[in-house]
Amino acid sequence: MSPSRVSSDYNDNGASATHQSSTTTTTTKSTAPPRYFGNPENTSMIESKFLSQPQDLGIVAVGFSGGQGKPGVDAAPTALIESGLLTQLRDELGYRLHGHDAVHSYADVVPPPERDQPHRGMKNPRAVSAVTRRIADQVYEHAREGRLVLTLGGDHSIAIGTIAGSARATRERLGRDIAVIWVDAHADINTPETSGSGNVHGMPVSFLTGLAREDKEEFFGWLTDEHRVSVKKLVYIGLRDVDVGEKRILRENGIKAFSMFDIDKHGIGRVVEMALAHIGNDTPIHLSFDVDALDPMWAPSTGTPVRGGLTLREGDFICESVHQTGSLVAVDLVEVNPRLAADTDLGAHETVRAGCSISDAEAGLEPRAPSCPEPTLTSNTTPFTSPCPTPNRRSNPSAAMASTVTSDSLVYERRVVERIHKYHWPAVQLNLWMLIMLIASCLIIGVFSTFIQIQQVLQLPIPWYFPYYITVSSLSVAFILLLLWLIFQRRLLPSIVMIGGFILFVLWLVGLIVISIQLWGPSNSVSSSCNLFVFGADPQPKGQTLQTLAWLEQRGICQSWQAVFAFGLVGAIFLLWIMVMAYQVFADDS
Ligand SMILES: NC(=[NH2+])NCCC[C@H](N)C(=O)O
Repeated sequence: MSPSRVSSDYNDNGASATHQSSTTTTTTKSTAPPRYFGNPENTSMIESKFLSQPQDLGIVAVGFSGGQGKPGVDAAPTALIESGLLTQLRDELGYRLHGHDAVHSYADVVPPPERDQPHRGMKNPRAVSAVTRRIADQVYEHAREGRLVLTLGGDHSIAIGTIAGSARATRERLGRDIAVIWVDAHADINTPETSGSGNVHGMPVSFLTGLAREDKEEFFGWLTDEHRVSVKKLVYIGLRDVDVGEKRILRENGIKAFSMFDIDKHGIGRVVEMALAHIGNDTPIHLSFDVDALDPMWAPSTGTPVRGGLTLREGDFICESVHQTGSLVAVDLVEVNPRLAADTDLGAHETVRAGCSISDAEAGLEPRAPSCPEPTLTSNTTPFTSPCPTPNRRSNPSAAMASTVTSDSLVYERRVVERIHKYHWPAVQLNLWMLIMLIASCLIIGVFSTFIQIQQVLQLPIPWYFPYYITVSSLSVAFILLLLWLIFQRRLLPSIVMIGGFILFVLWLVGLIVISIQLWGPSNSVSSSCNLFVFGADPQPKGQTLQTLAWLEQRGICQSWQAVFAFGLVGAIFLLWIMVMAYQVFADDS
């Protein structure tokens, strides 16, 4: 093995303070549970179910690209590390890092190309087999110590090694099988026979599940049952470019797969829930994240990009959710190729940043994409020239469509939509509100129209508040009709209700105050006149006389005043209520 040193700042200052040898760390093994990932003071306090040393992070940086044909993916670990990934995991999450001081090129086990002829159609079979075997040992060494293992690829063929290593260690340490969550645009489950490309990065899952087998040690014959995983404990998320042969394999083996269609249909939250439910909560999880699961808008620098992928946020969400289960035991981040799309400016930089964000989320840190620290530039790496990606480009569908993708596998184009708000109005209360407001408004309109007529007949001046209250009530009726129309259109927004409700409330309150003054005011109040001449009339007129008729008419007028006041009050209260209701509906949604 020929590890190359990484020229970033993560392995010098402070490393000795935080990086303890495995001898030191085993002494802390005896510390009693609960055991949190990283340092509980800086992390989300997620308790690990299966790691005995969850504050320790084993790093395997794999500078290998032989599982596919495009050079550059071997430069990813250096780019990710120089971008500050490990420094952040150490400094912000308090992980003690192990194995972080080298990016491995495995030059000692990779045979020269002329001695690595295709076998069963597989390209570079000896190299990939030897390298993944070595990776399996490296991951195993970390995992058997009870550490969380983070492998930075490399192409996805390296998962043969990472999963084999963590499956073996978990069986030995806990006597349990692991589950695998494979986040990827591709199923990578071709057998050598079904593969059209011969690239082993399209086959790791078939070797890991035993669907593809080989006796010869130099062609993955070293894989034994202790390295394998069950197809029942395998879940895919993000699929959108699955070969015909792979579809058959998935179907015949009943493998759980959530494609982009499922994510569009159910939303990422539900999909992750279903994926985790399939695995069950007492199974250690190995998360293998291929950066091409993300839409090329977020991660264009990858060997086999496919449009219509996950947003960066959805990718982070998957990682955060898996981390939160407490079952995570190992993570791979693969297929970042900083050399691809580097000339488009946005490409390499954004992909590396997306990779950082994904790894952070896996390790339990709030994703940092919008404020990723600027990477340190070194002469032999890809120049990162682009600015930080603008966080909100999901809201610009044309940006998603315009992403330059040089792939022959553009099979699925995902429409990128704005978030749709669903407001849940309490139907019964809303209907009751409209009914009562309608009754109040109509009553006031009716009473004051009658009063205006009476004034006219009596040739008396018409006070301003009669037409005023009629207008306010008519506005209220119009508002209710507007709400009905919006409900019918399914577009009733809380903001509309709150603004409309507030304006009417103010108008309504003015009317109510004026009516109160008329009713109980200091001079010639309606109430005192009514009490005196109508309700307190003594003797009360009886019989079919003009006087009786006048008394009845006056009593009607007095009762109308009382009704107007009562409904005016009810209206004002109900307008307050609708504002509160609208606010609650709004708050529930957000
Ligand atoms: N990890 C990946 N990017 N895999 C891409 C695989 C593409 C194709 N299905 C193949 O087998 O060649």
